[in-house]
Amino acid sequence: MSRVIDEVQTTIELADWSIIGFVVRIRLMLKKISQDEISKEDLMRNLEYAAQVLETVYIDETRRLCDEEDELSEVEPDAVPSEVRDWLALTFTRSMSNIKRRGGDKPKFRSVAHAIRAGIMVDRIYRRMSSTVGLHVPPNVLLLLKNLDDWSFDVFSVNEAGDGHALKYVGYELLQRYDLIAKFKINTQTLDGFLIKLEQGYSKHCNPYHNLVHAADVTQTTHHVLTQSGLALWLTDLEILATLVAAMIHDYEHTGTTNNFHINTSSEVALLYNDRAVLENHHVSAAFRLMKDDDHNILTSLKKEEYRDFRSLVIDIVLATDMSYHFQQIKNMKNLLSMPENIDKSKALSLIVHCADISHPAKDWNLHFKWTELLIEEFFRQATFMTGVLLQQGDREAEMGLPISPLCDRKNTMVAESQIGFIDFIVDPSFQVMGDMLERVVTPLQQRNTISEEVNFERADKATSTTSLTSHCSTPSTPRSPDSPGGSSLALLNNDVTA
Ligand SMILES: Nc1nc2c(ncn2[C@@H]2O[C@@H]3COP(=O)(O)O[C@H]3[C@H]2O)c(=O)[nH]1
Ligand SMILES: [Mg+2]
Ligand SMILES: [Zn+2]
Repeated sequence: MSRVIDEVQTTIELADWSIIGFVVRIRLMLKKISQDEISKEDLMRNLEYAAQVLETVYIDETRRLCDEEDELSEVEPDAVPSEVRDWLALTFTRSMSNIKRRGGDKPKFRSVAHAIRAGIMVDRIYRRMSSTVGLHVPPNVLLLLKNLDDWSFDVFSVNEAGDGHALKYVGYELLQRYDLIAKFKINTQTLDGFLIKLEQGYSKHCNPYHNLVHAADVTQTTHHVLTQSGLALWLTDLEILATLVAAMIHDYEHTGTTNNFHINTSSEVALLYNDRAVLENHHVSAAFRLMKDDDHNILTSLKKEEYRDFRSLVIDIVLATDMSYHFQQIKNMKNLLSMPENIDKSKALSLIVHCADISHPAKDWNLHFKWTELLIEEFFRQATFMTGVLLQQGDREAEMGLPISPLCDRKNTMVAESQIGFIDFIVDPSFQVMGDMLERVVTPLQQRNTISEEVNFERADKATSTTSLTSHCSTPSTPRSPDSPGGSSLALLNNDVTA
């Protein structure tokens, strides 16, 4: 009998000191037993009650510990110095903080492990909170962002619902989905500031086409290709971050005029960049200048080499959006594909962003029609760098005695014919080559995965089977790479790239 009561006492002590009333009752019983003042019925009734209370406490406690177990399973208590262990045990375990330790007893390993886990959980919660504070996404925008993986995602609706902030919401949502905000410890307020500044830069010249909606569109399309093809599996987190940021900034502070216009008018930027990839050099240079500013620097956690690699990839991708490089780029990629060597990542990613940049003719008719109207409108009107006066590029060219650029002459433009030419000679061949490139890169990954899955299947190793995807994105369509840190299965790969 006394052994049972002892056990009950011990369990209560470990379970929860707040059930003090219950303990008083047990103590009373103990006293009565020692004085032979308790009947067998009374004792049984009290023990029954005690069992019920303990059951409830046990279930609650186990559930709490299991939750922590799931959340914090990778913590290694041994890696923590004993002083820190003590402090954590005192600060974060319920039992250790409320119950005085018996004379010089060391905290039990389990308690310390839970304490450390709790400490890490608090840190994670804090980090999660600090990275979500400051960016409110309106509910109707959230609803539209559910379609973010779609080929014909309606970016115009997001812009409308988001009060003209399509780039901010799409950019933020994508970085969040790939978990890049946490991985690169990006402060949300800095990210918010950076995205707002990008939007302001895109709005500087009030362009009908080259504005923040186009930037959001190209970023979302890039994401679609990366994930739906499975190419994201081939990339590191840093490469994904660089590709998405490159897409976001690829037309930053676009003047609404072509490179040729800049060159022909000897504009400031044409002089600065010696007539080579004039606008593209400006987009990438101005964006990096922006990121040097503390309030907009989303790259603070990058190590020196990481920053160097990131910068190099972003520069490559943005400079490759220069349309005068288009035929060379396609030819280079075709050559690469005809050789057995591995495909260069920078070239592959540049081609994807370039294709995303000219992708609207491959999307739903309504979207394509809208983009075409906006582009034609932009070709017709122009705010110049030189005078700041709002004039049409074609009109201004005529006024300056320059040859009028193709498509900029209001009187002579044949929209349908020129669009067919653009689709047949530019868009279609680009997508063909991108499809070949994706197949070349993704197929070996798929094959490798099939083999490893067969091995897994033979071993009946369910833990790493096809259903246990650790994803770069939270969506099921976005598996992650075994080559990248924490990568896993490739089973959900498909080649549904260009719709
Ligand atoms: N003619 C034509 N050009 C386009 C169309 N869509 C995009 N472009 C061009 O392709 C370029 C890709 O890079 P930019 O976005 O800087 O500028 C874009 C336009 O100049 C289109 O539908 N028709
Ligand atoms: Mg451009
Ligand atoms: Zn563009």
